[in-house]
Order: sequence, then C-alpha cells, then structure tokens
Amino acid sequence: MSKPSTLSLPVIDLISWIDRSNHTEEERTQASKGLHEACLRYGFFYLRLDGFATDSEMQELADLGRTFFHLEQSKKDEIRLANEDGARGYQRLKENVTMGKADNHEGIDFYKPVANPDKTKPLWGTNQWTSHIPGFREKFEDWIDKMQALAECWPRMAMGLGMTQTEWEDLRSKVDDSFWVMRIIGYPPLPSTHDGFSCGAHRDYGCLTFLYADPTPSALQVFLGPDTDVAQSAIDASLALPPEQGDTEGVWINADPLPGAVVCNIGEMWETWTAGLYRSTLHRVIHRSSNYRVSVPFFFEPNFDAVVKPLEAALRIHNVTRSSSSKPLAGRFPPIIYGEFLKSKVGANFTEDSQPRERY
Ligand SMILES: O=C(O)CCC(=O)C(=O)O
Ligand SMILES: [Fe+2]
Repeated sequence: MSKPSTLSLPVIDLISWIDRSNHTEEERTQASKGLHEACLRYGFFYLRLDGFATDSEMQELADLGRTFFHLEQSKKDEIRLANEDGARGYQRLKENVTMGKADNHEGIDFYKPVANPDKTKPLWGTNQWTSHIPGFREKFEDWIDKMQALAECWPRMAMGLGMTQTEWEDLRSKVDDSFWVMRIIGYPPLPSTHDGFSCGAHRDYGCLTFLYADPTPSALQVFLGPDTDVAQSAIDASLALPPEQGDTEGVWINADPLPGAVVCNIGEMWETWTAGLYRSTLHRVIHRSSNYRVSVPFFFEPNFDAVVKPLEAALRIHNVTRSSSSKPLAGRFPPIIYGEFLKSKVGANFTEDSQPRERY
C-alpha cells in the first residue's frame, strides 16, 4: 500500500455562527466563504467546535463506545441488528462489507426514532441501547441533539451559493425533520493478512457527516483526485484508485483528528443539491496501530420524504461557468426521494449471515 500524502484539509471555524452575539456579520461572512470554498475544493474539512462541544465531552463518547465493544460478545449481541429492522443495532466485526470485502470493524447504528415503529418495515424499527453501561444512552442522546443543532446553522453558512431567502426556506423545509443516523464504530487493529480495510473506500450518501474520532493518527484517509487543485502537485500514478472505483489518479491524505474539532464531509445529497459543485469525497479507514480505535460519525440527512434535486442557486452558478462540452445536468442529477434512495442502498453491505443493510 502506498503511503498517504502529507497534505492536510482546511479548518473551518464556526464560532461566529454559534456565538452570534460576540461576533460580527463580517466574521460570519468570512466563515461562510471559507466553508463554501472547502465544499467546492475538498468536500472534506475540519469544523472547530470551540464554545459548542469540549474535547472531554467528545472523549467520553469514545470511552463509552470502547467500554461497550469490550463487553463480552453475548452482551453486545443482546442488541444485534436481527432483533430489529436490520438497520438499528449492533453488528459484529466484519459484518459490514464494502466493495465485496469485509470491513474490519464492529458498530452500533441508530436512526431517527419514528412514530409507530414497525420492525418488519425497512428502517422503521426501534433503536437499541445497551443496558450494561450507565449513562450510555443519555450521553449519546445529548450528542445527537448537539449535532442536530450544529447542522441547523450549517446551510445558512453556505452563503456562497447565493440562495435567496425563499430558496433557503425551501431547502430548510427538506431537512427540518432530518432522518439522521449515528454510528458508534469500534476498530481493532487491521491484521496484515486481512483482505480488505478497516472501512473500505466509500462516499457518504446523505447530506453532512460530523465525525468525532478518538486521537488515533493515520487511520482515516481522504482521496483527493486530479481536479482538486491542491492535489495536482502530489499526484502519483501509483496511488490511483482501484479499477472498480474508477481508476482515477490522486492522493490519499490522512485526516488525523484535530483537538476541539470534528471532521465534516459532504454526502451525495449535497452533491445533488449543488449539481456536483460540492463534492462527496471518497474516504476509507486503515487502522494498523495497536490500540482499539473508536469513532462516532453523525450523519445529518434530509427528511425521509424529501425530494432532492439540484437547487436553482446551484444551477445559476453552473449556467455562468458551464462549458459547452459538459453533460446536461438534469440527466446527471435526477430528482431523488431521500427515503426511497436510502432504502435502495440498504442491502448491499452485509455478510450473508446478517440482515442486509447499507454501511454509511
Ligand atoms: O471511522 C471513521 O473514521 C470513518 C467512518 C466512516 O467513514 C463512515 O462510517 O461512513
Ligand atoms: Fe464515511
């Protein structure tokens, strides 16, 4: 495996939006510009959370996750996926599959609770919480609230798209009942004999991911292709993607944890809303250190019944910059009903002995 490049991702500071009364409009405009640029050029960046979440609060989540994964197997299996709708609950090591290869991690998945749960319907069951760790549920529910609040202020920051007030309100109505997902993931060291990764290369398919990971370095990697100008200097043909993922040349860079920040990345829904202006970037995890790594990604998603299609504001930008050779946008980004899209993803990524379910 080639060594990842030492390039690093941009850092976006949200404080002027979180603590509005102590910051100026000018500071908010600058933060928005930085965010827009980062979405255009990378689709992956750090979000500083000063004044919003502390390192010790985030580390506590990783510790709780680690305590769970270190329970005996039978206690973990008490909340296994198969008890529910096949999507909510615990999955064992290597139950997730990416590109046909077992991922060397275990995890617990939670989705937005639904009214009238029915576990016979895909994604419509009940979340499962361990009873073996005091405070586990409360701490993670607090985190879910925080991540939802963080996502609330986010689209407003994307001023760079030049949305009108009406367009902004329309977009907001698509995410005001977000069908969010949270995963708690446990990664033992990846054995050199394992045919696959800790988490294989993929794009997240919702709106926005906010990832807290424990301080383990050199685990999460992000792929920057040749159209990311920052990668131009570092392109190395030996780092091309495997043919099944397009054989694109580029670089894998480490996205090591930054204290006081989460990693944020764009999912396919934002790529659709912006008709490809914002990038949903490939990433993967290769965890070869000797410790047990824990990460907690929170996926902020559209409403289950939201229709997602390119935003007028994005099309206006395209119309200004589009070259005559580019493919018609409408064909490339047909409208999607988010919940249907989500269900269509369910199924490909589990081993045969577990209920099928998509890995984010
Ligand atoms: O554990 C990580 O660092 C990333 C996990 C991830 O990409 C995902 O669950 O979608
Ligand atoms: Fe991901």
